[in-house]
Amino acid sequence: MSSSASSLHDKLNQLRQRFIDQLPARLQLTVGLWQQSQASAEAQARLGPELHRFFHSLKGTGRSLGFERIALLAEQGEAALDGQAPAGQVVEQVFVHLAEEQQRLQSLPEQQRALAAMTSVEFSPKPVQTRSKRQRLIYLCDDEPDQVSQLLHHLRCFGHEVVHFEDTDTFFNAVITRRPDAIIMDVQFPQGNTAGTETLASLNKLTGEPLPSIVLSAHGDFHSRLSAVRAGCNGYFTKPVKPLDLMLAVDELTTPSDEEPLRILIVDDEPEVAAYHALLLEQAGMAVQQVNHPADALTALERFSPDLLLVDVYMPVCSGEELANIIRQQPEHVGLPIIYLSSETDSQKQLSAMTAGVEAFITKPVIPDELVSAVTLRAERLRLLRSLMTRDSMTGLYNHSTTTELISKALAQAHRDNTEHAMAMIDIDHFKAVNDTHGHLAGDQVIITLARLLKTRLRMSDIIGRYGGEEFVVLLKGVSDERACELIDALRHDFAQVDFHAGGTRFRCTFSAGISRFPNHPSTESLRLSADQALYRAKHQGRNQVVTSTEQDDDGLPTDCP
Ligand SMILES: Nc1nc2c(ncn2[C@@H]2O[C@H](COP(=O)(O)OP(=O)(O)OP(=O)(O)O)[C@@H](O)[C@H]2O)c(=O)[nH]1
Repeated sequence: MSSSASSLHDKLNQLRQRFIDQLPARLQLTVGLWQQSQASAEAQARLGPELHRFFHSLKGTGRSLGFERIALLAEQGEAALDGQAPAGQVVEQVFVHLAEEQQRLQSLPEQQRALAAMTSVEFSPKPVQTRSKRQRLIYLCDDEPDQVSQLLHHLRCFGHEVVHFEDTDTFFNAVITRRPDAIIMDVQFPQGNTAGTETLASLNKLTGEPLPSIVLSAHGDFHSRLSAVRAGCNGYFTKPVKPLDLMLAVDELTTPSDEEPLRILIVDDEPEVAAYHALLLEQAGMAVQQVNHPADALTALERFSPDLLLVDVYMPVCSGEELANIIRQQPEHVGLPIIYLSSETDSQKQLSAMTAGVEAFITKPVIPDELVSAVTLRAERLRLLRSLMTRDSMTGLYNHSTTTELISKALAQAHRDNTEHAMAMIDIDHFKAVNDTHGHLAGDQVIITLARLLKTRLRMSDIIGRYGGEEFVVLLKGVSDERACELIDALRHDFAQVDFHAGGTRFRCTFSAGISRFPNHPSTESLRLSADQALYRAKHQGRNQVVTSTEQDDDGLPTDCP
């Protein structure tokens, strides 16, 4: 079993243990209620729902945690209360059997309990998707000095760590020692015309796990391409290679999804069941928050902003259906996917529950993989919709309104935390001339490249937005304006070294930037205005430079970046 799977089982066993430990107290309480309920018809009517709830939730939790006998006994108790059997005798027997079962489980050695858990709850362990850094480790294996220096330059401009190898043997040994995120491999070496692809093929055979790789070849014929495909390569470039195209292909191949883990809110009055479902979803890489009281759901929705809500149908105070209706009354949550969880197997009742605009109904005990895929499918759909509304389609950066909104939120937080931030307004120089000379498509390529450069070089926590046509805004969190100036100036320098190609000509572009500082400018608007003034000055002074707006110069006299 993998370590993540074993840690899931460890956590699951802790949940099971807690459930068994707490069962005697719950039983004692319920037996007390039962005895009170026997005193009169009025007491029976008053306490009946609570007794019913006890059996119902015991059935659900017992089944979810793999205690099938407890679940069956609870089911008998529930049926007796529903009038399907002579209640008195059955319920009392159920209490006795439950107590016996609890004692039996408690007396089992820990390992045996763990074993029982493993057979009752099966799942496919999935790798936890951790957000990786945007900078990637690239191995470049090529013995042509001119090409190598060009490629190294471009790859490093985009912040990648690049290790260069001149021969396939050293490269081979390096991959075995430290796996890169991607490989760029020349095909031809002194020892053979296909030595590069052969090396990749033997590596893949040895490791059993092909690494993302791109091949550079002097030949574009069918057989050369076939040898690359057979070596498991993902890309094929014929020489002379345009470094920017290759760079973008590497980026495409290695950039991890930008997305935060899917955020799931679970509302279930049974803490163990909620914790169990949370464990399964967390194991699949999702961020999960649990709420045990329906009344807390609205606050949690506000604070956690989930991509999906998983609601237990049967809860005291308010049913899952009622909660779904309350949520749907609020315009901002109308599109939020809701999945019901219930031990209800009657399809008519399921259908009626679905009328509250609920997306799906999952029966407890859940099959872990089914739960994960049902949640993933629906939460990702909402993510996609949200992304269409908040992102610029050409660059994938935040659009104007979302950028402003996110910056305002970040500033409100910074006010509370007393932290400093810096804002940079970035504008491509003479962009109209780029379009006019090289065409609109080449212009788009420049915009996309700058967006990618910003994304790969800045931190994931920074807010990066496309503000207008060729204008970008960045909120660099927790950095001084001096540091922001250094960072943006390094980007400016590297962007100016990128070669663009259009219609047989090669050209380069530059940008100008203005920096302002929070809290000197406490609102989004004043921060933007100040950065804009500094940008104006950068343009005015000849472009291709970064100017920062300092405190004493805020009256319109920003200073140049050193
Ligand atoms: N290719 C392309 N061009 C765009 C896009 N959005 C805006 N533009 C063009 O960007 C140009 C911006 O030009 P200006 O604002 O005059 O400024 P500039 O030529 O960059 O000059 P300075 O900013 O003064 O250095 C306009 O010609 C717009 O048509 C886009 O998405 N793609």
